[in-house]
Amino acid sequence: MKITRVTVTPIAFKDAPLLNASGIHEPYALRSIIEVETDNGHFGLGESYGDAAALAVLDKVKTQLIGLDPFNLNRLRAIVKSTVAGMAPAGNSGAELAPGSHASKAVSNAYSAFEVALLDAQARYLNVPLVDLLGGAVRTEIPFSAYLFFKYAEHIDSPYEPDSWGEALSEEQIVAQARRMIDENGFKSIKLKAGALDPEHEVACIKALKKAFPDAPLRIDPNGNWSLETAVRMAELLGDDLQYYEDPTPGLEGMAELHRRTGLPLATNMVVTDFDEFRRSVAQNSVQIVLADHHYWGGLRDTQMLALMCDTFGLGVSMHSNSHLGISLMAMSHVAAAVPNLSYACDTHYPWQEADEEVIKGGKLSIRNGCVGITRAPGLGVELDRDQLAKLHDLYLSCGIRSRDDVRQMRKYKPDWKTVKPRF
Ligand SMILES: O=C([O-])C(=O)C[C@H](O)[C@@H](O)C(=O)[O-]
Ligand SMILES: [Mg+2]
Repeated sequence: MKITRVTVTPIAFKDAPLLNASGIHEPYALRSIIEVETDNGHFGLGESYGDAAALAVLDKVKTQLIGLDPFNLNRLRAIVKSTVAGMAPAGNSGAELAPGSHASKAVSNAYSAFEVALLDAQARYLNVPLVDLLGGAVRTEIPFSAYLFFKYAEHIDSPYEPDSWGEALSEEQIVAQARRMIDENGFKSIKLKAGALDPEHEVACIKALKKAFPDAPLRIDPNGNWSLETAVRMAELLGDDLQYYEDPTPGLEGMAELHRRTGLPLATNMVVTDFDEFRRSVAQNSVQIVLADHHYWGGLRDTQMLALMCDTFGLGVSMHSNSHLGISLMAMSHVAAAVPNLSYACDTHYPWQEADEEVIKGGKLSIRNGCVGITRAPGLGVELDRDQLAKLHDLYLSCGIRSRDDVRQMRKYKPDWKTVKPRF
C-alpha cells in the first residue's frame, strides 16, 4: 500500500466567549483536517491544530509522504523531524494555553497529526477499528467530564448570534451550565476552568457545584494563574471537595511545594507536556496525575507510552483537550480505550461546539451517560462530510484569524489587559 495523496484543509468553527487565565476565546477556533489516500482505494483521517505555525509544518511534510507505506510510521517520524529541523522555530505569543502551538512541540504535533491519519488508513485496510492496532479495547465506553467555563453572554463586535449558553459568571449561572451539560450528555464528573475571576469566587462556585451535585467528582483548573500562597489558601477553603487540583500554580517546583504543603493530588497539562518534563516531575513529585493529549504528546502510540510511564511511576492518567471536532474526539476515544490505567474521566470541549459545525457525516457525535462509545466500525469509525468541510474551510478563509490569541481578544474588552502570571 502506498500513499498517493495527502490533503490538509484548515477550517474554522464558531467558538463561545469562554474565559481563561490568558484572556478569552476568539469568535472562531481553528483546526486542520488531514486526509490521506492510498493506491488501493483506502483513506485515513486526522484532525490537528489550525494555527499558522502548525499548518506551515503540516504543509511541508505532506508532499514528502507521497509513495510512503502507511505502515511505515518510523519513516513518517524521520520525515517530520528533518522537516522541522530545516524550519525556523515559530513564536507562540498569546497561545500559551494551546500547548501544541509551542515551537518545542512542532515535531510531536505534526507527527501526531499524520500518525492518526496513517493508523486510520491501516485500520480501514485491515477492516478493524483503530483501537485494535493499539492492542485492543480494554473498554468500549470512554468516560468524559463536563467542562465548565466562566463566560460572557456574547462576543464583543459579535459576527454572529449569541450562543445558547448565555452568561456564566455567578455561582447560580455556573450551576445552571453544569446542569444543562449533564442533562444533555450524562456526565458524571465536572471540571471548572478557573484562573479567570477572583479565586475566592471561583472556589465559591466549586462549593455551589458540590452542593448541587454531591456525588460528582470535581476538579478546578486555574491554568497556573494562582501564586503558591493563593493556591495553598484556596486549598484550605476547598478542603476535600476536589477529585484533583489541576495546575493551580506554575512550574514543576511550585507544584511540588504545593503538594508537600497540602497533600492534595495535583494534575497537569502545563508542567508535564513532554517526556523530559515527565522525568523532572517524577524526580520531585510535582504531580500525581498527567493529562495526556495525543495531539502534542506525539500521537496515539506515544500516548500509550506515557500511560505506561505513569503506571510505572504510580501516577494517574487522564486527558486534556482544546477546542476540537469529531475526528479528534474519536482519536482521543480510541487511544483512551486502549489505556488500561485511564483513571479519570477525560476532558473535552466538544459540548461547546455548535451542532451544525461538524465535518463528519451524520453531524455531531453523541455523548451518552458521559461516555463516547467505540464500535467495531473500521478505523476511527467516522467519514468526512465534504460539504461541511468546504463550509468550514470557507469560514477559515473569511474569519481573518490565523493563530489563536486569547490575550489579543481580551484586549478588545480590556485594552490594558496584562499577560502577567500568576495574576492572583
Ligand atoms: O486544561 C486545560 O488547561 C485546557 O483545556 C486549556 C485550554 O486552552 C482551555 O483553557 C481553553 O480552551 O481556554
Ligand atoms: Mg488544564
